[in-house]
Amino acid sequence: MEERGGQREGARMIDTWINNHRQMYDRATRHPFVLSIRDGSVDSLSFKRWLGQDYIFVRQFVPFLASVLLKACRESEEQSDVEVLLGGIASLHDELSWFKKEASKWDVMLNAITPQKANQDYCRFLESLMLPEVDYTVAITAFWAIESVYQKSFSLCLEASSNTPAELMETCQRWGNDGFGQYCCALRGITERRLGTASEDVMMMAEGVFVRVLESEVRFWDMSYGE
Ligand SMILES: Cc1ncc(CN)c(N)n1
Repeated sequence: MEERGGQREGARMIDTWINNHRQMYDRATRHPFVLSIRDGSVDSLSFKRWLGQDYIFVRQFVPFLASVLLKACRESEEQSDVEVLLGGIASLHDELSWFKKEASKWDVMLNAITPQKANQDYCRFLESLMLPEVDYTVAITAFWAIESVYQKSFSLCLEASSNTPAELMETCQRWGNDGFGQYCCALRGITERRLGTASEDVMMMAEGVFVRVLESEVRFWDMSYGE
């Protein structure tokens, strides 16, 4: 039963973090840029800026996800964690192809784009989480938070009441769809389980990266407004 308690305790911990950081959480998951896609008022320049920067981010996300997989192989007590993470790596292959197709649709020259400061800072943060001394629990918490912010954000644009332009629907469906939602739930389940048996230090570090992800996502969305 202790294990069960662990999972429930981990779930309560995440709910507490979200409540304690509600304002930052809402700024990350209901950002004006995303709300402008949802209400159809987004201008194409902002969308193209976001698209180009996100391509650069996803390129850096690949080694980060590989590092989380390696930590899972070395530290996880649950074999199924590796299977969940492998699913994520497989979908990144398809995601990079999608970015190239979407970029050509919008005349965005992906190889001519330079990362803006918020993107550079976010990628440096991901690099720091790849270090071997960073605990698997801390890394999986960051990974779940990163994926969950996009899933919650873009699912807003798929709601019945949304006015998302047809040409942006594919982008919103990529991260807002139910399948990605279930994947984020699986990542949250892993995170809860690991938090349930984590030391006080690891719990504190995990909360720290949760907040740092929220801050990074807000700055990332802000980039769509230009430097
Ligand atoms: C900035 C950011 N955060 C999250 C995701 C979803 N992997 C993304 N593509 N870009």
